[in-house]
Amino acid sequence: MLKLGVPSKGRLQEETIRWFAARGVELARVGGEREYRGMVEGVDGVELVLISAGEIPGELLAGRLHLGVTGQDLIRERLPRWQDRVDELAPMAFGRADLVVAVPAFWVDVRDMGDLDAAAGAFRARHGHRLRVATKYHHLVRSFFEHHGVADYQLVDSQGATEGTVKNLTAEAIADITSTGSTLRDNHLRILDDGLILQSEATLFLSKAATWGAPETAALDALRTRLGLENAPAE
Ligand SMILES: Nc1ncnc2c1ncn2[C@@H]1O[C@H](COP(=O)(O)OP(=O)(O)OP(=O)(O)O)[C@@H](O)[C@H]1O
Ligand SMILES: O=P(O)(O)OC[C@H]1O[C@H](OP(=O)(O)OP(=O)(O)O)[C@H](O)[C@@H]1O
Repeated sequence: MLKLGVPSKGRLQEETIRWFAARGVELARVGGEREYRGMVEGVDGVELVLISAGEIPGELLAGRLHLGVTGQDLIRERLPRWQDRVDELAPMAFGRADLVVAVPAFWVDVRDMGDLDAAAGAFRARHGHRLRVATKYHHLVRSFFEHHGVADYQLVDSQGATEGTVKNLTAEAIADITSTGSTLRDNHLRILDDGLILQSEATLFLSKAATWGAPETAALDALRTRLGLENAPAE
């Protein structure tokens, strides 16, 4: 069977179900609300696996899922050399969010990453420790800062309510996902002019590590036809 992983809850779940339904593929939970098994109607040979969006990258990497729906940000953060591990079969035009670097709005002299670099040096001289950047996107943030030549900082892990870390004095800057911008605004933070790390959207990914035997390949072909993805890259 071809295993298709879709978010079991959270913001991506409903829109994923709607996206497949709009293309004639019904994803349905088997049993009750808390049962994480499902059925795929409309294509033979596909088994539905309901799992958190954050776990789907790891399952694709391990080859336990053949296909999975999750955010591009989560794939890029969690899979080193992600292009070698998965193919992007279809961007889905929802779950859109930007991963950005933001600083306190009152830091009027810090407009871009170059200014942040200068501020980080001054911060260390004054406070005796490095400027702290709170995020859960450790890999993406490290490589973005490196790309901009900013080294004099430290990452602080924040798995939620990241924008609050500045007010709570556990960080001086943050890197997090924003969509409407209201959380940043409410917490008096401003995005740096060149602080866009990544634009993300929900995407249907294909695992290169999964076993692609004849039944799975046939199911993939049928699913692609149904979804109108015949021209997507081959696995
Ligand atoms: N406003 C937003 N805030 C956070 N993530 C968003 C937003 N809009 C879209 N996303 C995307 O949604 C995905 C995360 O979804 P969600 O928070 O439901 O998953 P999760 O991290 O697995 O959650 P949980 O751990 O609660 O299951 C990410 O790819 C993220 O880019
Ligand atoms: O730009 P906005 O529309 O305001 O959305 C951005 C916020 O939404 C997410 O938080 P989430 O709701 O996932 O809670 P979290 O802080 O626990 O991650 C994200 O981490 C931001 O905090």
